[in-house]
Amino acid sequence: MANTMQFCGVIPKQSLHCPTLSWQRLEFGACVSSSSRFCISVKRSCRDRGGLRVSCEGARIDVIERKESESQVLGENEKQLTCVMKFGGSSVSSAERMREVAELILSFPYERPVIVLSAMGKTTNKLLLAGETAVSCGVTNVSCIDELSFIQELHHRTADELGVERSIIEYHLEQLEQLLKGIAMMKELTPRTRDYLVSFGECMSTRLFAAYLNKIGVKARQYDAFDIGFITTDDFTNADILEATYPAVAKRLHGDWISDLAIPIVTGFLGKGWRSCAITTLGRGGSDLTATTIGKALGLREIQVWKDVDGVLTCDPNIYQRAEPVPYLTFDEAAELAYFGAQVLHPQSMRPAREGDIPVRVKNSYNPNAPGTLITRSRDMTKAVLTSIVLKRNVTMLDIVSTRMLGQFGFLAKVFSIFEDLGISVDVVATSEVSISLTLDPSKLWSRELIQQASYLQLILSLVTSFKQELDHVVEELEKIAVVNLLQHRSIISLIGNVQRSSLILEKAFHVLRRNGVNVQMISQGASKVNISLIVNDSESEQCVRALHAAFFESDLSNLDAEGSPENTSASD
Ligand SMILES: Nc1ncnc2c1ncn2[C@@H]1O[C@H](COP(=O)(O)OP(=O)(O)O)[C@@H](O)[C@H]1O
Ligand SMILES: N[C@@H](CC(=O)OP(=O)(O)O)C(=O)O
Repeated sequence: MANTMQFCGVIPKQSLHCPTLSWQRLEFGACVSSSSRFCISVKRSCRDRGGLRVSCEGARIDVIERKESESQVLGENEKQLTCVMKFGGSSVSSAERMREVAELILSFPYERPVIVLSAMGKTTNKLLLAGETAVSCGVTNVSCIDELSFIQELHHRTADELGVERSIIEYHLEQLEQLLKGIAMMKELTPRTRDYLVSFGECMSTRLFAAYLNKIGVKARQYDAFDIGFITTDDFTNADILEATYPAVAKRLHGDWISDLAIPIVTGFLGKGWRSCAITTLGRGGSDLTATTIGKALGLREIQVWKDVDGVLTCDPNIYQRAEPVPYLTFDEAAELAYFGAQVLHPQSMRPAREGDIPVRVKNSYNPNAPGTLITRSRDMTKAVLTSIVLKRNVTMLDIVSTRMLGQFGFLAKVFSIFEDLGISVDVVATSEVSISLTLDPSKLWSRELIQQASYLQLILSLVTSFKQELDHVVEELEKIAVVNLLQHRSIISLIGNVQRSSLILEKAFHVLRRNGVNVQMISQGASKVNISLIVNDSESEQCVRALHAAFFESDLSNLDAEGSPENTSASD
């Protein structure tokens, strides 16, 4: 009943004896009442006739007095927020992009979305670099830090071009400069300060965007995630969201929405440590996780993550330009893909979506008509072989060999307790009677992207040094119980797909790798049954991905089923 409003209420005790309720001044579509409750749907045309009243013989009950606010005249269903739309840094990198994103949101008039935004463009990286520079540049030179000037200029220009007041972000820009002076004074940048530092990016992008929506007549309200119930562990730079977040966020966002219909614009990536009460971050790319957390908290119909690519692709387009969008994925496939290094999704982001069984749609904000990727609990796997190829570079592999392992119990437990004690996470594991091979998670190095950029030498050196120290420590501990061989500069190539067809996948993959002269150093098939991992040298890894992509996605797999491996399987871009 599109043209009706619904009202529900409690009938006061003194009226319970009424044999019938009589409805005055209303044209109503349907009425349901029990001894103490009623529910009516009223034709919309009634809404202009003043207060709505329900009366019965004994008493007159004011059900609802008409107020001017639109929220009062919408039906219950119309009051619900429907979806979450997350826009990453690439989607909101300039005033022009913000305008396009606003248009995009308004092009879905039937949606009542919660919007999650990341920092503009590369602001997070710039903030980190500004912090690193501040450590050694001296307090008097802070105002001249290039990255600070860049951030000030970008946000001022964006405010001007959007036609909103600079004052919206001025306080944050001043605070940012103060913080950098503090870092310069202390000559140190702790993880806690680092999180506070990067939070300025999301705090400013959301304020600018909300102000712009309000300026064009679309009511919007800005929220800092750390103020609305995003409660996390105190693991600065990589915090986990705690359960208490879900009811707290739902209460705040839903409560505000029903009392005043303003589109919520929420900072991605940020939370509040439950002990420290300080600002935390959810790990790089963490706004995806903010979006899925809100989706689960509010039980929304869909979570949309808007990127700068046509969805999740068959491999990283930076490695191979012929990568194609994957139309459907399961939560398990997407989680595995993200965990094994596909930058397109945050590794933890699928968890809330899977728990809430809420579909996630990955779309391109630069090309909204492209269908994107739909991620759901299950999908038709009958025709699926390989879904995507993921590369994780710069991985360290350990071969741990002990003849004492033969027939012994507890050896594996001893090895893994060493990793537990040192707080190091292990990615891929394979064991034989006398040896364990495993790879270590390189994500301890805070930002892969920063590490790849040689100009950020100082930051790289400090990260690499701390990682090396950790490795030395691991080897020292393991050598007490076994012979340890440390192999660096390795890559994990993860083949995500239908592991029910693992023999076919392996046959084809090994055929391709042999033709390319690549020797696989370790292989593992995860219990999740969607991933086969191969370890190769870093120097060969990109060539392997291109060749595998050509073989699996650019040649006809049906002839492989029938007659073995196809001939033309090597690829170049
Ligand atoms: N398998 C993949 N599918 C899609 N994009 C990928 C994949 N692997 C790596 N990427 C990279 O991820 C980028 C999108 O992720 P991200 O930078 O986090 O987006 P945003 O900042 O918009 O959230 C793409 O531009 C692409 O270069
Ligand atoms: N701004 C943060 C959080 C984030 O999610 O960013 P993006 O959505 O642009 O990947 C980062 O750069 O890590």
